Amino acid sequence: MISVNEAKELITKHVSPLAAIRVNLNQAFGLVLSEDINATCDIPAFRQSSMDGYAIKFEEEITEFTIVGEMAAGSANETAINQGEACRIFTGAPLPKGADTVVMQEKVAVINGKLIINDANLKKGLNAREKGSEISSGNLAMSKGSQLTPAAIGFLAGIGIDEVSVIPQPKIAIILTGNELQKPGQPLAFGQVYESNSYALKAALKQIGIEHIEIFEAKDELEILTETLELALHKSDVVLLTGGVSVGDYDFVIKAAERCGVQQIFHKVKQKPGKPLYFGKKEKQLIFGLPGNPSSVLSCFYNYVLLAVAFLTNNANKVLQTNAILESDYQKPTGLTHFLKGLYTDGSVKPLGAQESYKLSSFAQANCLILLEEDRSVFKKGEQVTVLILP
Ligand SMILES: Nc1nc2c(c(=O)[nH]1)N[C@H]1C(S)=C(S)[C@@H](COP(=O)(O)OP(=O)(O)OC[C@H]3O[C@@H](n4cnc5c(N)ncnc54)[C@H](O)[C@@H]3O)O[C@H]1N2
Ligand code: MOO
Repeated sequence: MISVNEAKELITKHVSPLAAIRVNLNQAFGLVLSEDINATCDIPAFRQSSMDGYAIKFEEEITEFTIVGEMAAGSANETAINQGEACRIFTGAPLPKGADTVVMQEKVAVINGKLIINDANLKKGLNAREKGSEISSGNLAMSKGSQLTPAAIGFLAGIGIDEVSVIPQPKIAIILTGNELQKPGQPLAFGQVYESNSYALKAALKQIGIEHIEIFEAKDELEILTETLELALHKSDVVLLTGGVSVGDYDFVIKAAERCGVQQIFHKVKQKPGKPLYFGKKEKQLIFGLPGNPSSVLSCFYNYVLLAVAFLTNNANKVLQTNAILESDYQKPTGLTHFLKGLYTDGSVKPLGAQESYKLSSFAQANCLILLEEDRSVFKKGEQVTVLILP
């Protein structure tokens, strides 16, 4: 069995970014750029007013101007003014030729077609945005590796870009194993359990922006599971299996993966929950065998699947790890790293009850996982522990 850190290192070593694709900017939110983007024109594309007022050619001594025309935003007529002349202008409109300054309309009086300026702070260039002052043609707008936040998308649209090359989100298949599973909403026969893993996983994937999710169900039979895994591998970048990864007579995930030509990277991690976790690779596709207990599934998702997706998408958007002060004593045997469901507030963390891996009630209240190291047993109130903040 390997340690938690060894498992994470193996994921880091074996996962590389997906091939880039070109998408419309409207499809690019949250993705990472796989190209440098240079501006193809100056922005603003012309000298532009930032206020409603009057455009003038600034002269130290002159405070009275003759109004000769008007420029509104979108105005296409290229007018010009001379010394001593002013042009009515509105925010976003091009300055007329010869103008270099805009006086706010609050700082003037207009008497008989004459503009009288009363602005002690007026200086040359005031309220005029220079051509290319946001970015000039040919200059780097955003570099490869940047994440496309709403502001980044707006910025690129604002410089005229409508298509970008990005690393896509992976396509995910979830395979549910287990003859005992029953859909929520249906009556529960003796021996059945409600299927909850696909619900939790779908929500967790949606939370990180993954939309392409396909669910498969497989009975506990090696042939059926092998066929299902084969199909899922054809259709996705990552396959998440839940259940069937332990040592029981009906646990066929390891054998089915072998039959599908998946290379095992690791099986079993010194951790609780999620000890029988499996990770394998077939060419560039990733296969996670998540131990079936609902809390093990989510704990492994946040610790390992999220990490793998971060590498696949070239995105640093991983689970945030930080330190916190433990609010109560906690004891565990040595030998396994424990991930406790916890509540993190203002630098302190409280372990919740119901830590067993078949229970989700405390996970449903938790906002973090508390990492208690493998080789330690006694954790005292007031000491510093590592926590993984959940997305
Ligand atoms: N002899 C041993 N037995 C077990 C060991 C071991 O080391 N030696 N490890 C235990 C640990 S730890 C875990 S975790 C489980 C993991 O087992 P599997 O991955 O094979 O999972 P299953 O046996 O198929 O299911 C476990 C549990 O989860 C329920 N389940 C499964 N799928 C779903 C679902 N989609 N929604 C809700 N609940 C689900 C299933 O009914 C079982 O109750 O193995 C231990 N055994
Ligand atoms: O590792 Mo299992 O998930 O503790 O029950």
